[in-house]
Amino acid sequence: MPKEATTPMMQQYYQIKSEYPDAFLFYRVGDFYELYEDDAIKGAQILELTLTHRSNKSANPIPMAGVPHMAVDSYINTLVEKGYKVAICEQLEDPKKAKGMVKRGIIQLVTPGTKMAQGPDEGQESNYLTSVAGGRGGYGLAYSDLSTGEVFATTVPNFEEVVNELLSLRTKEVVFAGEMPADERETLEKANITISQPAELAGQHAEISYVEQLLSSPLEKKATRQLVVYLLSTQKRSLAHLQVAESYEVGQYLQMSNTVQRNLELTQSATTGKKQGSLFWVLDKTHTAMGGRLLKQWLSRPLLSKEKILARQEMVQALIDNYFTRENVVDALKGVYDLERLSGRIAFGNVNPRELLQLSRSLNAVGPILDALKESGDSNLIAYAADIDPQEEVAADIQKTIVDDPPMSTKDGNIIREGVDEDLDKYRGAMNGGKQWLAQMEVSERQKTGIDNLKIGYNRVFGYFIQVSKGNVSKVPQDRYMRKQTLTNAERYITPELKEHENLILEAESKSTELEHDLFAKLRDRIKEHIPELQKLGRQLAALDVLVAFAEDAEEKNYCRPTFAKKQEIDIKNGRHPVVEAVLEAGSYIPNDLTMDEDTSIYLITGPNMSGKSTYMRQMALIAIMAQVGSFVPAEAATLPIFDQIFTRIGAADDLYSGKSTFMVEMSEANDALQRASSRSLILFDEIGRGTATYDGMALAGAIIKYLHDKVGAKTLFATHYHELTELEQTLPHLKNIHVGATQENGKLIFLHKILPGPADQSYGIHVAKLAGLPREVLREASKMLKRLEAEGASEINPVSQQLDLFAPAPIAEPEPDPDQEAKDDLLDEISQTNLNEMTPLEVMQLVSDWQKRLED
Ligand SMILES: Nc1ncnc2c1ncn2[C@@H]1O[C@H](COP(=O)(O)OP(=O)(O)OP(=O)(O)O)[C@@H](O)[C@H]1O
Repeated sequence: MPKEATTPMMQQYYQIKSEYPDAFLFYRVGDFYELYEDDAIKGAQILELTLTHRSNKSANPIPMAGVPHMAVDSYINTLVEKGYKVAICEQLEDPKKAKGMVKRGIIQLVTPGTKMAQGPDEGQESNYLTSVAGGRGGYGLAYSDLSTGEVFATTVPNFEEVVNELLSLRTKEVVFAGEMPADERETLEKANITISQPAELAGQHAEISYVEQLLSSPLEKKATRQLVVYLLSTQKRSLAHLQVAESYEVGQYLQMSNTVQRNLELTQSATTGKKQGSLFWVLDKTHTAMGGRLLKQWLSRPLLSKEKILARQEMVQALIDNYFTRENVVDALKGVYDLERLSGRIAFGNVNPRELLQLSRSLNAVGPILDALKESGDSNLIAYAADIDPQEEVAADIQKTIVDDPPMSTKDGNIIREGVDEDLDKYRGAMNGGKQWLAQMEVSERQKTGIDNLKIGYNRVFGYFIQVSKGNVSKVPQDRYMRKQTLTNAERYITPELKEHENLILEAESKSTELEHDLFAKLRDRIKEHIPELQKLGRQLAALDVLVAFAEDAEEKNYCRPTFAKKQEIDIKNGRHPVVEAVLEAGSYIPNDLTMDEDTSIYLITGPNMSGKSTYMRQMALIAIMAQVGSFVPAEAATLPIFDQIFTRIGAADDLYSGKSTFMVEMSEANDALQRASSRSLILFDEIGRGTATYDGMALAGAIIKYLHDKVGAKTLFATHYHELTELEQTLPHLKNIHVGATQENGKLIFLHKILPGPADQSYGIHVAKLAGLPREVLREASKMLKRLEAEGASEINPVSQQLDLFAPAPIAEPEPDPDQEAKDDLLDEISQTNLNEMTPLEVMQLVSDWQKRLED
């Protein structure tokens, strides 16, 4: 509670602060925002501000820190980036006109999930605020990027999936009421996701019914309402740019968990977290920020509908075939600004005159795009153009109203063209007339006084003045001039006549800037009416931008158009890894085929370390993903099934968020695949079992392979160093061995990076260690030990084959009879033979309880 609410201002402060206990309160005082008490202490530390005190005289001075209002954005940004919230408290009336205490109030609560992009670097980033509502049937999820107003909604069955979605979306803030399971809460906190309570809001709000109009699921509606209410109550203004929520089913897209997306480095490198090194980096030839964001979205949600994929492919093909059309479209797209975010700023009320000009220029670029598409003669391109409305009236309205080179600010005038408004022209006439009068006065005063360097000037404090240099002061007519200010080299004077004209000029000026401000706001409101159309146009241009990028990629990087097989078969001719290819010297990537007929589900891949096993596996997944987003793929030819899900266990990329051990992560990822994959899925398993003792690991790997083979049937690439597993080919008909070739020349290992049939003949580990430069002594010792082990392995029973025999049809030895086991087997028989249909629920309960007793005995 307030230590010292002695002054009315501090009383007001404490009152407001009590409503925002979990936010930094930026309290506007004149040209500064001030922070007090704990906010000041903590804020000073984080923002590197000087900590001072209010009213030092008191025994308990209040800690205080301040930031200039001009620079406030960057301070707010820093705090919000760190996961804090900032409540901006403004003076709500002109302090000069206020009677008593200036009225203040919170105009916006900036939170991690509602922070809007600042710099141009953030153009390709989306910042999603996600709202989660639980209920019968799982969880409704709704999320929105406030800067673009897009809203999506979906339903997931359990909280684990909620977390997966939150991580995939890279949400910074989640709005959730109720108890969150402790594990999940911890995961979110580790991922730096702010958890916020839902807000409350009185009154009717058109945004809510508008956004939720197409939703049918009660859970999604609940989540969406909670989302919109939170946005309205933090932003404290109408949000006309919020779009109608688009509901989707997670199963509508190729499903990949957040970990899979990270492992495959779809939008960011797993090691650096940057764009460079990702698939997005290779494919992103988009020319607008909207296109970049959409491409990212597409990559994390590849399609399942063949029809939709083919529609995108058709467009890409058309844009490849019509080179000049594409060039013209690209030229025009370069002039298109971020329509989605401009629409957001218009709705938000913080758009500036220059941005409105950017909008009109963007709209002017649409005409040439449509012309280019229509002139191509291609039916797909023509159809695409036919659906686009270039919003010419909006462009015309802006150009008619705003001058060619307006300032950023709406407060200083010079925004509105001549001829737009009669009153404005009148005020401007008066201002110009007044200024001409001043110029004449300057000339005539020089003549009258004989002072050649007499000047008329202006400053904010004294208004207009006559300036005379020190040397000429004796010539000043004392009866007419009144001295106002003394400078080192000059004196400044005023006359009644001058002040009279000053009043006229200043009045005209202030009226004119006020009017310009109004006219600008009116223009903004007129455009606001068109926001849904502008947003639609933005989406259409973004999609075109991505499709053009795909066409450029295809042509430049020699990608081919994949076809989709009805059966579960893969036939890739000379496939390449798009990212590895891009970083290697041109032409040095060795392409590889991947042919898997309907009857083969597992490729067991062996080969030395560093030979290219991981690359080959990832290549498969990336080609599948590219194909399902509608892009062409890095291969000479490719026929693919449409995969429903992708699972991976690749390398040793630890789960950064969960805090689980490497082996635990490995097993949970394997489990995920075993439990959820279907025969239409793709699984990449790289060295499963490596994280534990050899035999343990090998046994697990073997068992997993057998399960996948017998029960799942998903297309699986399984790389392993357990050479012994290659024997499985003899017992598992749907499994085939392949290996990555390597040869030795003069004791040196040469990687061929070529996939060949059959198992690898040896494992070359020591050679790779040599490449890595390990001391010769270690290498010699390892070679000796290897020889010894190999010799022993040949003479004794090979424990590995023993392990593998666990999966062989017949056991090697009769096990000893075990009375316990026999009792259990009896019980199992009984369970399987019980006919539930003939029993009442009570009887079933009785029976189960009997079984439990027998088990305990
Ligand atoms: N097809 C290829 N053509 C050219 N270079 C390749 C090819 N495949 C892989 N490489 C190169 O070899 C390096 C190692 O490949 P990769 O990581 O796939 O090997 P690996 O067999 O999985 O190794 P490990 O078993 O140690 O994980 C890659 O970084 C890449 O530079």
